[in-house]
Amino acid sequence: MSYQHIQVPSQGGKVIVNPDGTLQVPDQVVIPFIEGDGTGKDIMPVMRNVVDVAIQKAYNGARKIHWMEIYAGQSAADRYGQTALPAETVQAIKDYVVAIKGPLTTPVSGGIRSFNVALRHQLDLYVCLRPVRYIKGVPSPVQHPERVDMVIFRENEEDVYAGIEFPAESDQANALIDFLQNTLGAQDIRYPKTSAIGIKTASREGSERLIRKAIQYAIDHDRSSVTLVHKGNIMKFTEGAFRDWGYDLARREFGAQLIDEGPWCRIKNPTTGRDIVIKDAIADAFLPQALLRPKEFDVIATTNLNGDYFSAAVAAQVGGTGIAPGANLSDSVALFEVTHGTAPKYAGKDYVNPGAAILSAEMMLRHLGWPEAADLIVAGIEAAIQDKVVTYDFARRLPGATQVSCSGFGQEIINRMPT
Ligand SMILES: NC(=O)C1=CN([C@@H]2O[C@H](COP(=O)(O)OP(=O)(O)OC[C@H]3O[C@@H](n4cnc5c(N)ncnc54)[C@H](OP(=O)(O)O)[C@@H]3O)[C@@H](O)[C@H]2O)C=CC1
Ligand SMILES: O=C(O)CCC(=O)C(=O)O
Ligand SMILES: [Mg+2]
Repeated sequence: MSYQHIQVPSQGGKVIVNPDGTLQVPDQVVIPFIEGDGTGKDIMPVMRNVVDVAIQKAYNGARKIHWMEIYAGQSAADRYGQTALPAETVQAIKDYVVAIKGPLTTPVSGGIRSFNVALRHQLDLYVCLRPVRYIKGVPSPVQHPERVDMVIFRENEEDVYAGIEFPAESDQANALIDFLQNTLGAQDIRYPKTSAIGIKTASREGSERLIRKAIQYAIDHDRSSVTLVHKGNIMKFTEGAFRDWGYDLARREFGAQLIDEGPWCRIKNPTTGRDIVIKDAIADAFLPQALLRPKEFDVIATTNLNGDYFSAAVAAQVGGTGIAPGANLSDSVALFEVTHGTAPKYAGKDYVNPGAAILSAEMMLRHLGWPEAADLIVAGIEAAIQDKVVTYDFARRLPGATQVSCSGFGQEIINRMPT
């Protein structure tokens, strides 16, 4: 396979997906990465360095990642002209199956649509998986951050997030408003002459496949509940249907039994025999409860926009998005990705926390079946934080901390990896 601008490393092979969905991972593996815009250029080299050292320490040279840079955002515009999400970038992720990316800039209001969202759509990465858990010693605004241990499954392709919208006073918006009012009888558009229109989609197939993954994750990881979070009292046929499809799926495919009169239900974990409760919460009740009684939430399954907000808000209880990792998953491809954005005011200053990128890579190592290297990374991060050697975001809330740079934090993690 040859590409226009992507240089394939001279050594290393591809991850291959077996017919049963498991992965064959060569010991010398090529992993594509997108550096990202803004602070992506600060955090991603630090992430690669930490990962390389962890793999070297864990496998003593028997395993190695051969990094292959692929381009999106500014790095693509520099090489491919106007095409900031080149087709060969998407193709390379398909070809190599497992990849990792830094954040990419999306302007507000006009301008280009999100390349982050475009990658999710073009690769059918329908699960956005964002685990939120406490690392001992991280400064937190809450009294018991150790009670936070949630795994958010966010639907990644539908909802208003898909960006089907038309500007106010455009021909398209006018035509749609006319259709809504005169054909469908929608009488509640407050200012029809000056309204922009956005479309919210929610499908049964899209909701079910996301909720199926969340329930299966709860079974595989012996978790105690899956909460379907929605705003179904107001958006009945989109958010409300997400909830109903979730309960139907739990009963139909996982044999869930109603608790009392329902709709809450429970599944017996076939491996551990423990109960997994399937329940739901309305979004504006979920957020304060997640803050006040986080132990009540374990695995969360939710719609796209909700999941975007929740994953950032819940992360704030355990240190903020600077340390919040994530993954975008299809049935075959995995694209690991930080939860935060490009933080442009800090770009190029070797300043921000590389923790989110490093923990995204830690998730990637587990996905590849290299848990020993992942464990070394976690041990290094935990030790650096407990020694209060941290980047600015933690230092400003941690009395007695020693503040280090982005690359400095990477080095402190490496220094503390067990031998
Ligand atoms: N998946 C992606 O690629 C994403 C891309 N984006 C894009 O990023 C751009 C900027 O978005 P913006 O809304 O400013 O959000 P950002 O997440 O980029 O930044 C918001 C704030 O979060 C904190 N923060 C972000 N990254 C770190 C880090 N690594 N370490 C410590 N703190 C951090 C900083 O807080 P403080 O000021 O308190 O120091 C920062 O000012 C936009 O174009 C947006 O579309 C946004 C989210 C995801
Ligand atoms: O695509 C973007 O610019 C923002 C995406 C985002 O905030 C997210 O997925 O969490
Ligand atoms: Mg976000």
